[in-house]
Amino acid sequence: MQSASFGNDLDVTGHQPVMVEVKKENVTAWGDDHFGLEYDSAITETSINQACASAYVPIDVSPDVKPDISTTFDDSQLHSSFEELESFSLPVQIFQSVLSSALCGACYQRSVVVKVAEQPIYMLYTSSLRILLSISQRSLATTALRMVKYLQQDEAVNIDLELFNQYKFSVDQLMELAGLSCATAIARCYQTSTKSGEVLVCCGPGNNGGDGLVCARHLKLFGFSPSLYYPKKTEKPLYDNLLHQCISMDIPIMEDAPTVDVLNDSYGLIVDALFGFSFKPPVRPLFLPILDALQQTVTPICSIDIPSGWDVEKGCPDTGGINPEMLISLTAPKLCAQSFKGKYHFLGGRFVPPSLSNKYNLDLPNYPGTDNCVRLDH
Ligand SMILES: NC(=O)C1=CN([C@@H]2O[C@H](COP(=O)(O)OP(=O)(O)OC[C@H]3O[C@@H](n4cnc5c(N)ncnc54)[C@H](OP(=O)(O)O)[C@@H]3O)[C@@H](O)[C@H]2O)[C@@H](O)CC1
Ligand SMILES: [K+]
Repeated sequence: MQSASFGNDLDVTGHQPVMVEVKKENVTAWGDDHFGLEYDSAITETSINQACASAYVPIDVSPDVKPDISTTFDDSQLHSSFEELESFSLPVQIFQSVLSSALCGACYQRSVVVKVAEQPIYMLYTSSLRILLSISQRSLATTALRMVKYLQQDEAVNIDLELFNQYKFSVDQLMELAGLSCATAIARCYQTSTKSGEVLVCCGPGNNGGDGLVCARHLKLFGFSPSLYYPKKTEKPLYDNLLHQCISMDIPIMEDAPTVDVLNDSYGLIVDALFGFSFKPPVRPLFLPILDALQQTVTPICSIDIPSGWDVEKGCPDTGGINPEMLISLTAPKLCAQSFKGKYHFLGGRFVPPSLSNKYNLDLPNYPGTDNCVRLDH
């Protein structure tokens, strides 16, 4: 992190910008099938680069070329860009998406200027494939990312009901989108080729479990080797069909609760789709062995929507409680997500109509481009 001025030519606002340089050594590839790049949060000190975490630039990065601000971002470029975008005044909460989209679009434009809440944010992209960002107020970005609303349990239930009753979505539709977004987020964080490709998906009896069944199927299509643990099958056509699809795709089903040793030795990742926002503690006996094993395992856990066994609002119980490495909140994070301390927090379930989002003041971050999941700051 360095402070720098763009020089007199760019000093149109009187702000002394802070410049963040994204360095090659801090950029990691997403995976074989992605030509994109992910910016590791380790490179950053502030949320500004967290905002980049879900952005990717569909090109390679040259390690050698030092960007030259004065030649790549001259006065005429600034003014044409600035005038073009001057009326483009954005609510702070959509900053993340703007930043991401601008980065993605940056290979076609040499410079982008975005105003957020009347504060200009300069973004500069050099043809030497290095990226520089500068913002006039770093705190704005931090605020933007913290504005996502955390839902109470009854709000999550009510939104769910409205989606079905007022908006006439079917469960199958939303579950497919939710499960697909979970598989996508997982594929962004874990490799298929190593042990993490062996994934145990633990499914509960409700819709959270249904998300898990969908996720398992998509993980298989993405090149992972998922297995299922599904101790309380729900006798409904939706679940019968989802299970049938998994079986038809040669996804094995484990009958007995796995021991900690099995979790540690045989799997690189565990997907926790046991309970979602309708969970009411305490955990009933059938699920105690698996939750016990999940508490003790060293294999990373990815929880869908809620870390199972956690109170939907209060978070991890005082004793016990699983400690997921990844959390994929669906629709909007629930209050318990505020105490999530793991490495990756994603938002998935990109299906909320804007009118519903407005009604509940969800302040959802915009998803970059056509992505179905977005990484959140935490
Ligand atoms: N619109 C959205 O946002 C969308 C949400 N989606 C997903 O739906 C999830 C919510 O699903 P949900 O409402 O079906 O409930 P969920 O949390 O899976 O669990 C209920 C089951 O668990 C059981 N159970 C409860 N407590 C228990 C205990 N202590 N110990 C043992 N069992 C217990 C309970 O049993 P019951 O009390 O009925 O006997 C019931 O069978 C949500 O988190 C998200 O993942 C997406 O699919 C699509 C769109
Ligand atoms: K869960």
